[in-house]
Amino acid sequence: MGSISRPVHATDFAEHVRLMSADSDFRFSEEYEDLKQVGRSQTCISADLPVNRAKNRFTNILPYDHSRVKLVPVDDEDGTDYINASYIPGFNSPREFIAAQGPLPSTRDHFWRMVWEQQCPAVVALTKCVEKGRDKCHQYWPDRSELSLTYADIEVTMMNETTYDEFVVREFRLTHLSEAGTPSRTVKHLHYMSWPDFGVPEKASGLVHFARVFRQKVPPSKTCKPTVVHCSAGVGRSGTFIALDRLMQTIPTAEPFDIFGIVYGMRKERVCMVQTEQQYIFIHHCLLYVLEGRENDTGY
Ligand SMILES: CCc1ccc(NS(=O)(=O)O)cc1
Repeated sequence: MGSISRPVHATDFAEHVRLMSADSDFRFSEEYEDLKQVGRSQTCISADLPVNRAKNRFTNILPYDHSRVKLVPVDDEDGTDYINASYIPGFNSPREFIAAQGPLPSTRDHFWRMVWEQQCPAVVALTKCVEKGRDKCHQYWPDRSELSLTYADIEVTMMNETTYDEFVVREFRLTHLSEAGTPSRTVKHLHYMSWPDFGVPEKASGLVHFARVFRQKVPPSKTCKPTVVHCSAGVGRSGTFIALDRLMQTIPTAEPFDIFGIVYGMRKERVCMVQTEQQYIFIHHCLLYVLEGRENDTGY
C-alpha cells in the first residue's frame, strides 16, 4: 500500500494497535516492510571516500550526502569535514536532531568538534559503551576521576553526574582553548543504559520516563540548535527515541499520530532509522502507555 502518511487519531489508536497486532503482528509486518526501500536511492559519496572509510563504525550505515553534518574543514584537506552523523527532523524543527554513530577512538575529537560547531545543547546516549563484551561506543567523556579532558582544542569538564535506575544525567562544561574570549558552554548528557542493541527496553515506562526527563532538561529551544542522539550505529535506538519524542509532543495538539510518516521522513534523512520491526511496534506501545496514563496526568 502506498502513501507516505498513515495518520491515526488518539481515539482510534488503541483499536488500531490491536488490529495491527492481530495474527502475530501481521499488519505491523506489512507496514514496516513498506518502509524498507525509503531513501535508499540517495548517495553516500563522502562517506565512501577512502579517506573517510575508517571513520565509519559499520560499512553499511553511512550518512547520505544531502543530510550529513559537515564539520568546519581543516586547511581544506579532503575528508576533514566528515563525521558519520545526519540531521533528523523533530516536532519543533526540520533539523531538531543529529543522529550519529557512537564515537570511535579515532572520531572522538570530531564528535566534540561537531557538538561545539553545531552549538548542541545536549547529547542523548542510548547505548552502553560495552554490551555483551562488544565495543558499542568509545567513552568520549571524562569520568569522575579525570573530571577534565581535552579533545580537539575543546576542554570538556564534568560539572555534575546524577545516577537514576535506568539512566545517568551529566552536565559538561565546554571551553574552546583556541578561541580565546569565547564563553564556555554547558552541554547536558542524558545516558540511557537499559536498551539492548537490536532490541527494545523491557518496559515502555522506563523509556517514556527517560524521554520526559529529556524534555524537562532540554525544552524545545527557540534557537533551534540540534540535540545529538547516538547509540552504536545511530539508527535503531536513535530513530526509535526521536520518533517517541516527536509523538509525545503531538499528544497535547490533538493532531493525529502518523508513526509511519515519521519513520518514513527519518529514513529519507538517514538509513535504517528504527532498525527493527520490534522497535517499530515498541513505539506504538510507548505511545499507548502515555495515552493510558494521560487521564491522570497533565502534558505528556
Ligand atoms: C549492522 C550495523 C548496526 C549495528 C547496530 C545497530 N543498532 S543501533 O543503531 O541501535 O546502535 C544498527 C545497525
